[in-house]
Amino acid sequence: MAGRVDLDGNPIKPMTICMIGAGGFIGSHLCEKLMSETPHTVLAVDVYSDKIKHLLEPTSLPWNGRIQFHRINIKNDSRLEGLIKMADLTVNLAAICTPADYNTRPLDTIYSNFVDALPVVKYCSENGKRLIHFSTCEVYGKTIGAFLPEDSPLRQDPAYFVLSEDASPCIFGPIEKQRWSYACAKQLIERLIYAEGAENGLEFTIVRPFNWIGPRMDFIPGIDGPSEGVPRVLACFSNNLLRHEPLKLVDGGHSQRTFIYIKDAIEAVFLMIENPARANGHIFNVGNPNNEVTVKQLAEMMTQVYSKVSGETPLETPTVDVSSKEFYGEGYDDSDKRIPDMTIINRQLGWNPKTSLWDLLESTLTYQHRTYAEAVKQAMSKTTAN
Ligand SMILES: NC(=O)c1ccc[n+]([C@@H]2O[C@H](COP(=O)([O-])OP(=O)(O)OC[C@H]3O[C@@H](n4cnc5c(N)ncnc54)[C@H](O)[C@@H]3O)[C@@H](O)[C@H]2O)c1
Ligand SMILES: O=c1ccn([C@@H]2O[C@H](COP(=O)(O)OP(=O)(O)O[C@H]3OC[C@@H](O)[C@H](O)[C@H]3O)[C@@H](O)[C@H]2O)c(=O)[nH]1
Repeated sequence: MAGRVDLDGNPIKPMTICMIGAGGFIGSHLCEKLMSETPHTVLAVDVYSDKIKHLLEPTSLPWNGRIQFHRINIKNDSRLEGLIKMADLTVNLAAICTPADYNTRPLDTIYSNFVDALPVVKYCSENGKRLIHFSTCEVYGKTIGAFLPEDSPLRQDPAYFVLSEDASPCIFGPIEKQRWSYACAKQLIERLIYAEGAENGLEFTIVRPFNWIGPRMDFIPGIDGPSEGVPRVLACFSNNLLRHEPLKLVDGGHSQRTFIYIKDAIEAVFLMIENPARANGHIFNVGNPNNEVTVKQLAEMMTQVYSKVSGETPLETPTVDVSSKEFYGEGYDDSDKRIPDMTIINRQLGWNPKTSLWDLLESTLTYQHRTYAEAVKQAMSKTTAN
C-alpha cells in the first residue's frame, strides 16, 4: 500500500468514502478491494450487509476500523447528510435495478432511481463534496440501428449501434412500456447532476455500467432471495443450471449484450476514485465491447461452462422459449444491442477490460456451484418430500 501514486505520478492521500449501496453486488466488490489494496476508509451505507459481512467481522481483520457499516434507508434518515459531510467522496450505488421491477413496480423504480438520489446530490453540492454516481447503459435505450429495416446494410455500420457518451441519443419506448421507467429516472438524475456541475460547480463523475457480472450478483430464488423473485440474467440462468432445468429465453433470446467481469470493471472505478482531476466532469461507459453475445449464445455458453465446472451432463434440451409477457408481465420492452464506445475512458484513464466471456463465466459459475449447489439440492429434495 505504501507509495501509491495516481496516473500522473502524484502520491494518493488516504480518503474517507461514503458508499451508499455498499451492501450490494458492485458495492461488495468495491469495499473488498478498497480494504485489501488501499488505506482508504469506507462509511458503508445500506439496508443489508450480508454481502459485506466477511469484511465487517471478526474485529481481528487487518482493516478493522477502516470500514464502518451504517444500516440506513436513504429514503428517510437524517444521518445521511452527516456521513456525506464526514467523507471526502460519496459513491452512490443505491437503486432498484432489476428489470423485473421496472414494469411491475414503476413507482418504486422511479422513486429509487430519481427521487431518493436527489438529497445525495444536494448534500454533495451544498457541502462541496465530490460525487461518483452510478447510472446505467440503459440510458441509451435502443440503438438507432434498431429502427432500420431488418435487411438494411447500415445495421452493420458501427455509427448505427456503438453507444457513445457524448454523441448517442437516448431512445426509449412509449410511456405504456413501463420498462423504461428505470432508464428515464436514471437519465433525469444524470441531467440534474450535470446541471449541478455546470451551475453550482459540483465535482461529479457518472458511471454507466454495461452488464457487469460475477460472484455475489443478485440472489438465487428460494435460497438467498424470494422464491418468486426474478433476478438479472446471470442469476436466472445460474438458478436454472443449479436446478437442472432448461434456461428460459425471453422472446427467443435474440437481444444482444456485452458482459464484463466485475473485477475488470472495479479497476475502472478505482481509477476514477483515485484520479479526480481526470475523472471529474465526465460520464464514463464501463463495459467490454469484445464480449458481445446474444442472450441465446450466453445460455449455450453458460450450459457448457457449468457442465465443465460441476461435472454434470447438460440437459438434452438446455433452453426453452418464453414470451416476455409471460416472463416479465405487461409493459416489458428491451434494449436490442449494447456496445460501449471506449474512447473517453481510454483517453482519460487509460483503462481497458481484460477478461474473456468464457473465463469470467468459468470463475463465476465455479463460485455459484460451490456456494449454492448443496443448498439447492436440499431445497429441492424438501419440496419433493412434501
Ligand atoms: N450490475 C450491473 O451490471 C449494473 C448495470 C447498470 C447499472 N448498475 C447500477 O449500479 C448500481 C449498483 O448496482 P448493483 O448491481 O450492485 O445492484 P444491487 O441491487 O446489488 O445493489 C444496490 C444496493 O443498494 C441498496 N439500496 C437500495 N435502495 C436503498 C436505500 N433506499 N437505502 C439504502 N440502501 C439502498 C440495496 O440494498 C443494494 O444492496 C445501481 O445504481 C445500478 O443501477 C449496475
Ligand atoms: O431468465 C432470463 C432472464 C433474462 N433474459 C434476457 O436477458 C437479457 C439481459 O437481462 P438482464 O436481467 O441481465 O437485464 P438487462 O441487461 O436487460 O438490464 C440490466 O442492464 C443494466 C442495468 O442497469 C440493470 O442491472 C439492468 O437493467 C434481457 O434481454 C432479458 O430479457 C432471459 O432471456 N432469460
